Amino acid sequence: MLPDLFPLTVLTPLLDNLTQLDTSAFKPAAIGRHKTQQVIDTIRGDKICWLNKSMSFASTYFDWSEQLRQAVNRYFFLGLFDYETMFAYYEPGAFYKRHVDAFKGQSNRKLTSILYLNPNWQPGDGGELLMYQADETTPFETVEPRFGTMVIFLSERFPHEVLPSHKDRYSLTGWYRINEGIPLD
Ligand SMILES: O=C(O)CCC(=O)C(=O)O
Ligand SMILES: [Fe+2]
Repeated sequence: MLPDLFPLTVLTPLLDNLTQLDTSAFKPAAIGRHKTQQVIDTIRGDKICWLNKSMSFASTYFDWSEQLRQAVNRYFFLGLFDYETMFAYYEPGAFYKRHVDAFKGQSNRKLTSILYLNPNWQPGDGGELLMYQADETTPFETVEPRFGTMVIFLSERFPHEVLPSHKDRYSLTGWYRINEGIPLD
C-alpha cells in the first residue's frame, strides 16, 4: 500500500475528468470473460468504464503505469507485457465480494494496481479493501480508499474484497498482463 503516491496536481484533474465522462460509457461490471461473462449484482455492484490512451487527461497516469511496468520487469523479471485499466464507481451500498483477479495459469493478469480517488474519505464511510492470504479468513491488510492511495499486488496470489461503501467511491483499477505465448510441447 502506497499512501499519497501522486500529488494533488495530478489527482484532482484526473478525478474531475473521470467523473465528467459520459455515464452512458459506464456499464455494470461483469464477472468472468467472454462466454462465461455475466453480471451478478450479489457479487459486485460497481459500474466501470475502460480507459484508453486517447483520453489525454489520463496521460500522466498512463506514463507512470508504464514506468512501473518497466521497473517491475527490471527488478522482478515478471515479463509484464501490457496494461489495461478501468475507472470503477461504487454507488452507496455497492460492494465486491471476496475474489481473486486471476486464477493461476488461467489468465494473463499478473499484477493488479488500484488507485483510489476519494477526497475527504472518513473512517465510517465503508468501502474498505480487505486483503487476505490464501485461505485465511482474517484480512492481513485493510485499506481505506483515500485520495491518492495506491495498492499493488500479485493478481493470482491475494484474495480480496470491497466492503459496502456508504458514499460514492471512485478508483482506477489496472492489470499488468503477460504475453500469452503458445505453450511449448
Ligand atoms: O476497488 C477496489 O478496492 C478493488 C476492486 C477489485 O477488486 C476489482 O475490480 O477486481
Ligand atoms: Fe479484484
